[in-house]
Amino acid sequence: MDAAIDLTDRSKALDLNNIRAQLIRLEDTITFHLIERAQFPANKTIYVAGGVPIPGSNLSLMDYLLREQEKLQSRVRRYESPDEHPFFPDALETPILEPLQYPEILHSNDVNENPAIKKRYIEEIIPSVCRQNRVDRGVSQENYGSSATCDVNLLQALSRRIHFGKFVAESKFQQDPEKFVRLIKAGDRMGIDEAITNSKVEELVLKRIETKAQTYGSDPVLAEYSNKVDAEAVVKMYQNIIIPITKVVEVEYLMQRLIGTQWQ
Ligand SMILES: O=C(O)C(=O)C[C@]1(C(=O)O)C=C[C@@H](O)C=C1
Repeated sequence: MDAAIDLTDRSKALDLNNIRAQLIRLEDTITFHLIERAQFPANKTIYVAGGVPIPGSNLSLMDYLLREQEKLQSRVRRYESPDEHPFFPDALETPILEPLQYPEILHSNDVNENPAIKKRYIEEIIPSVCRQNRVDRGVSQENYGSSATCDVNLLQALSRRIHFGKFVAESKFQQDPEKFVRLIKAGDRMGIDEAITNSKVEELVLKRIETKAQTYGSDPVLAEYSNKVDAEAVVKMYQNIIIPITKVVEVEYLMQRLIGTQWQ
């Protein structure tokens, strides 16, 4: 039940129960990374290009770390996997490992919502979970490197969670191709959005994430080390950012679903 989703097995990868189990697992990852990030102040400087001087680069410190991380991880095939999407596609290198054979699970598409994820992360998520620092330059406890390291982990987990929407969408498409073909052909994004929405599941996701943020943020022994992350902010992040962008991924994936098929 709790194993990672098997993307080499088409029927398992498109079983909605398996996909939702994976989304639930990623809630844990996201909550723990948020707890890590919330130890440090917002440190806005690390998101500004040139804010922290980097020899030979004019990227922000976070972008620099994210880009270098993606470059490195591309060498061990991270971005060959259909559930992974780079923030810096131009940085990717040829893997040093032999390619894995993934079966065709998803329809070919170029949906990548990472620019929106990163923007909302910096502008909304960070200010909602991290305390603001009054002066964030020259302070010895600035923790720029640690903060940016947490940011990379969080952005990668958020991106993975949100782009799992492609598997959800493919699974839903296969459950009722006729309905989706009609909506897609009509270019009816709102209709597609309605068709992929399951309000009951969304409610459950929000309830569960609130409990997780409260529980994982509490020390089991020492009450004074509790409230490590603002549970309300985590719920809002899911409600206003994660679920809505997951739905954008689902809709945009489906808009490309008929290209090159018998339905086109
Ligand atoms: O589980 C689904 O059916 C999804 O489409 C995923 C998700 C989510 O992001 O959690 C998104 C839309 C649905 O309304 C419910 C949940």
